[in-house]
Amino acid sequence: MTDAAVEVRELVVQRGGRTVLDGLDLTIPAGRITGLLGPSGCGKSTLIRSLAGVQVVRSGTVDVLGGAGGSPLNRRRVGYVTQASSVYDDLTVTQNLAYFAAIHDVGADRIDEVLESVDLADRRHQLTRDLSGGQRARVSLAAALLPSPDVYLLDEPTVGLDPVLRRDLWRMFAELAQAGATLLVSSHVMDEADRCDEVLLMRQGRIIAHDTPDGLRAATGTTDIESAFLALATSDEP
Ligand SMILES: Nc1ncnc2c1ncn2[C@@H]1O[C@H](COP(=O)(O)OP(=O)(O)OP(=O)(O)O)[C@@H](O)[C@H]1O
Repeated sequence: MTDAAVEVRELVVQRGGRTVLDGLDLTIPAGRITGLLGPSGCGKSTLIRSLAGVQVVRSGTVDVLGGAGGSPLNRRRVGYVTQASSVYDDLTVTQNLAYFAAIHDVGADRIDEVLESVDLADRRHQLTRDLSGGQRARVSLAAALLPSPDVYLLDEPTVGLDPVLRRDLWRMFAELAQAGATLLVSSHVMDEADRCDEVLLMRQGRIIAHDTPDGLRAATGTTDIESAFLALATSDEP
């Protein structure tokens, strides 16, 4: 049996006076890619923020690699990439990565490795503000890759990327998982489910299904995850 990398129990989060996560229970297995899929506003970013330890939670528990979300012990072991780019616009790509490498006490040779893996080696001397949105997102991802974390929390990492780059990134995620890393990857593009080992389907602050892509299709008698989601989301409607 695969060990759990993340355990969430009865998690309740309120934002702006509204309950955004409504008593979530979930377990994310280690060494696999788990997709977090659901419509805009369902709470994906809030859940990832809770796992990263940057979200005030009202009640419940969050355990990541045996520590609370955001525990100092996890600083190098958990890589979190936000939806918005989190690198410095007025630095070059390499300067950004050198800064994050220094924070994580990682050698400069690792910068070249991560630049290759996110396909930005030819942009290394460019100012980050002159990059496209997708390229900036990949600089943020590269910064998260530097310390080779055990768990990656990736909030919509493929948004705005062309199909070739999306495919390449998913290949990289698969390689990371094969090497033993745990990945939680959010997306509102349902067809990305098939890139994942397991899928958490989320709706209105609740997990409505947690299964393999094939398991979801079989359970709902559908052929694609979008239809599976619709079947599950409307099953309790009158
Ligand atoms: N800073 C905030 N203050 C108050 N409410 C917020 C805040 N940020 C998000 N929310 C609300 O929390 C709910 C969940 O938002 P969240 O960003 O987690 O959703 P999401 O599934 O990640 O959406 P998207 O796919 O559009 O990024 C939404 O109803 C949103 O309006």
